[in-house]
Amino acid sequence: MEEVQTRLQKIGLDETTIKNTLKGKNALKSILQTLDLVGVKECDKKIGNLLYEMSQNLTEALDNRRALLATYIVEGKISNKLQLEGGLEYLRTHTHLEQVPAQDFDKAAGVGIVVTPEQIKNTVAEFLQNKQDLKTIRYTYNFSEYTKQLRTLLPFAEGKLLTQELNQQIEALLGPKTEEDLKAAKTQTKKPQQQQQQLEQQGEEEDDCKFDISKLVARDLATTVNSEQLLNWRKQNFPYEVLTRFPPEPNGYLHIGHAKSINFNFRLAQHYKGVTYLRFDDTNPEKECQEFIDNIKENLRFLGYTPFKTTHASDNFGKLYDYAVQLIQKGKAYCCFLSKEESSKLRTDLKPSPYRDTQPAENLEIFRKMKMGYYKENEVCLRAKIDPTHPNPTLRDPAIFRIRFTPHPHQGDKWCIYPLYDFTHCICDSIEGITHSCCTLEFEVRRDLYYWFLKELDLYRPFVWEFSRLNVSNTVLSKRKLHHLVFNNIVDGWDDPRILTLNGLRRRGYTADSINKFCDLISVTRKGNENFIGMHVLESCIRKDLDVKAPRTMAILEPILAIIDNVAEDFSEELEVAIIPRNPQKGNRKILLTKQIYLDKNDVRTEDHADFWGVAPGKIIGLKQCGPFKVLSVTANEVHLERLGKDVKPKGFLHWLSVKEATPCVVRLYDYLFEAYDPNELEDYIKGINPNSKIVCANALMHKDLLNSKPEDKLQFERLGYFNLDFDSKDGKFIWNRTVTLQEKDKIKAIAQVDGKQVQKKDVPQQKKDNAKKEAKKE
Ligand SMILES: NC(=O)CC[C@H](N)C(=O)O
Repeated sequence: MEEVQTRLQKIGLDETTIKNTLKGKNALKSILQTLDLVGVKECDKKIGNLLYEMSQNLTEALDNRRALLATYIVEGKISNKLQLEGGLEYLRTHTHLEQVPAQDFDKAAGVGIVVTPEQIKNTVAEFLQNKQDLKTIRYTYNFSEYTKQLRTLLPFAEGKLLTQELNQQIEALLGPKTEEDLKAAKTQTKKPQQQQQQLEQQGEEEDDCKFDISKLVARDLATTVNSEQLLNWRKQNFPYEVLTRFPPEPNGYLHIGHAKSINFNFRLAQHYKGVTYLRFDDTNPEKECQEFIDNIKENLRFLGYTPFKTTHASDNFGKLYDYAVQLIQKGKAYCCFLSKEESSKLRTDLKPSPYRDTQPAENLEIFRKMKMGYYKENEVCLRAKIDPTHPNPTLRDPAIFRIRFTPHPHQGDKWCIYPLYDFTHCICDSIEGITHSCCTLEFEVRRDLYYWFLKELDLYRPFVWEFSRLNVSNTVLSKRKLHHLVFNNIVDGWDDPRILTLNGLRRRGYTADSINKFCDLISVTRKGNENFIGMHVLESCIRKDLDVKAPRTMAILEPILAIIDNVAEDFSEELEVAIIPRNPQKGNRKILLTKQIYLDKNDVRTEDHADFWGVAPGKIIGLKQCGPFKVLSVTANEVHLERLGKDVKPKGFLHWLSVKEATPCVVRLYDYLFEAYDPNELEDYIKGINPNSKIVCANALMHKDLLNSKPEDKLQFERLGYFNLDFDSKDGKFIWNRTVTLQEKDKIKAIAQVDGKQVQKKDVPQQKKDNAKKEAKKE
């Protein structure tokens, strides 16, 4: 390890980076691989850091580009982060190329471009000369739009220098801000009352938002730039400078990854006093249904976000049809009668469709007939006429409308042709005036297509920004895998508390606060492909939240009777204890100590053991809230105790319930669904399943005070963890789901604690221990 550390020091990495790298297996492997590849033993700090940055951003798909990037860095052709990002983005969108054309790559990475302060000065001056209205609008000009446009002119200039220069020149031009200017700036930020109210509802006060629009930088800003005319159109129609959307397709349940996107979109807009739409991306009626639409709305409510508006892509089907007609008229779309197999073969062979040259008039006629239901499904589709040989497959004449005789959940049977995602998404973003269209990195390859449509149709262009997709350890999040788990009954439905769907999390007992906090904590970045987070991070969020919210009480998972021999038959003592010790305002609760009580079998052994501090013959034990006891005898079904004076100090305190106050309940103990830290890395992820992920204690007991509990009530059973009352609790049946153990380290104990089955510590699978250790260390 020391040797590795020295290697990293020699390339100039700072101590924190080195420390973090040594912790992560993959991070370390990647940088060492890069260094070996280019044979670098020692180098300048700048180069070392770039090599490091590059190595951390290499996804599997880009592994074969490592040598190329490393060489460019070592040779100084790529000498800053911006260039690296440019190069990486080019490679990410061109993974299909066997050979990377040097000319294109150099352009993307800005090789050989050095932007001097002089150049920046001149470019800004020229740029401002063209802003004729600046003298009239003065300081109300759109700063972010200006810098965005400038960046396209000088993509490799350092951003800070660029904005500095811009500010200086503007001040030189307009003079310092007058009182009028300050007033104008104030009225500009004043927003309609409705929006203000909404922001208040969303709890604006806690705006420690890390979302900074200037960090959302993409490479090809040229495509994002709008003409003055389009900007004016947007300005006239939308009073919000920042408008984002959360656009799920209603074809499944939302999961924690969607929560990340929801938080990002809503908070980004809130931070800039803008608003967010919920848009159903409902273009595929075969997979969508009302159940999912309702569920998505319900989940947003649960998380505490209120969309400013709820829209449906399908409400724009008419407009989308008209835009398709426009493309046909321009000769930029054609009707294609090839079968799916035929066209996919042509696309692979980079050959054009024989229908490519059909004249607009004929295409229009066919398209009209498609809409009338004249053709069968898959007999014909409408394609964009872009470039059948394009290196980016999404640009090889993609289909944009297809025939489906399936009624639509939102539109009924109005349509038998449906637009496809790529065509729909950009146009809906545009006509809704969305300013920032944020999506996960898998959509990066589709960005060129997004802008192609908007350019051809001369529509307003939102700024597209991709972020890495969330992945959490010991679980899976892909729709396909979740589907498999649900439909093969490996879990109990979409709201099984072991999966990270929002319904599952909620049923497990996760609060909206804890989920939002988690999203905040992990933040949003564009690094790598995936944002891989240990499950312990999520768990620590709910622990912190429930620690201050959950009332304390006791339950017994597997009861065994205990009799206190040295008290009278009718003995009873009322004990008063805090409901939430950290929060005395919540008051006290009363519990009764009686001659007969229940203990948990798991705490009881007929024979003592050196490392055991529970109930065994001859031992001194403590009972929570009521002091020390001596264990007189233990049989399989009964324990005899003697109450001792308070001056004896037992090693630990056990939970218990008076026979007079105990009432039956069911307790479900959940653990990670996957034993494997990253099941996605396994050849067959199902092999990573944890066979003990759900343990049902059917004969458990709870305190009778809980008979009034309602589903979703949360509490702490002392020593056992935090619990949530399951939705299935009715007709006097109470089912408590364990949300999380009290401490990370309890997880190992928890498995050893499988009620009467007496699973010993040595039975805990080794890998699990390793994982838990790994996790505990990280925390
Ligand atoms: N651009 C995007 O954000 C993609 C949204 C798409 N409807 C999805 O649910 O994945």
